Amino acid sequence: MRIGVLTGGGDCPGLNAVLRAVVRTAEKQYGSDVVGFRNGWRGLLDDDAMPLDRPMVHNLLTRGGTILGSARVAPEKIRDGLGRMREVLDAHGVDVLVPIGGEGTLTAAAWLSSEGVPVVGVPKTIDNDIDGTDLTFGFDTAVSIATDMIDRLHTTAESHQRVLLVEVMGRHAGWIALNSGMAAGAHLMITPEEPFDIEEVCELVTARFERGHRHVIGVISEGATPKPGTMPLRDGGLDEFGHRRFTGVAQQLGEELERRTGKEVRTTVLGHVQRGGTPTSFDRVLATRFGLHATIAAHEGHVGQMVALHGTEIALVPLADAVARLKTVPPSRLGETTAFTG
Ligand SMILES: Nc1ncnc2c1ncn2[C@@H]1O[C@H](COP(=O)(O)OP(=O)(O)OP(=O)(O)O)[C@@H](O)[C@H]1O
Ligand SMILES: O=P(O)(O)OC[C@H]1O[C@](O)(CO)[C@@H](O)[C@@H]1O
Ligand SMILES: [Mg+2]
Repeated sequence: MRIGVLTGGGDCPGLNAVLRAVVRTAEKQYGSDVVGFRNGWRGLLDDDAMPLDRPMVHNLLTRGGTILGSARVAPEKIRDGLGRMREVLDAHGVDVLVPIGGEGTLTAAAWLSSEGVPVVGVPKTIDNDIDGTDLTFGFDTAVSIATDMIDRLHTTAESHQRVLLVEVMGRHAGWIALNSGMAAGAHLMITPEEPFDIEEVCELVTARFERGHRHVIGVISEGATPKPGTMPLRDGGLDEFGHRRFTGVAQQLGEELERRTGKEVRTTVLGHVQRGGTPTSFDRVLATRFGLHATIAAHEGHVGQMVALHGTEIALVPLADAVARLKTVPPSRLGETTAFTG
């Protein structure tokens, strides 16, 4: 059998570990081989392929990023390119395609599957917002990095009696803000799931200083928004792929907070540092198990499926179900922060 692989969407630590696991499992367990397509779906549309064998995946377990490269391609090009993608897959003798990506890549994968292309999906994303799996790899690494950064901000904030706002990634879901905020003892967490009220944020900050505390740490997802009519947030429009362009919610909240409370505010935007570098041991293991089980699923004919973590076991879920909705932070999880914030 020949397996085709590609990595789509934003990169994340662990993608290379999946590639290594797919190649090793295919070669060692099945005597199969693997071909990689460069830069996500673009590699399939442009017939940009590279063979992947065991020497090629040496030392990949710990390496961040993806040796295949990743890219975003307008969804219309995917839909118009069905015939072309079939041709390229046939030309390379690919029996099953294993796309590794977030909800966008997997939506395209589910659609290809519905068109009869044999596909087994692997979920990745630091945002942890893919439904059907308890976790995605990349998330643990991003949370660890963010936690370390927030730990460091506590001391400098205290020295200057400042409010430190940290903006973390999380377009639609606040998992990184929730977990890094909880892990680092943040006093305030704002996620995209619950629009924030600037008045409440001001009250929290003022009350905390009045109680004699010397600093405030707030963690804010990049995709957070104010409650309508409470404070303005600049509109950045949409990018060429239809994604909302962010305009820096933490900076804007900080300016408003400083104006209203008179407290000194500083803002740190963590950005792509959360996605760079080596995966944590947890993500290395999860990525390896996803690659292993995706390859087994491909050989056993379980196509149209996505590998998923259920508890401690790796399961298969229909791709169409996994992409039907995003896994956002439920109110019950946000409620758990109440005892620790303020
Ligand atoms: N609805 C769709 N139909 C077909 N193809 C799509 C669709 N949505 C996304 N894609 C394809 O998948 C690619 C990756 O999607 P996207 O940029 O959202 O990244 P992702 O895989 O969701 O990862 P990330 O977590 O970084 O968002 C897109 O560039 C596009 O080519
Ligand atoms: O790398 P880009 O294209 O700026 O994308 C950033 C987005 O990708 C992610 O890192 C992963 O989905 C999001 O958290 C973030 O909004
Ligand atoms: Mg996406």
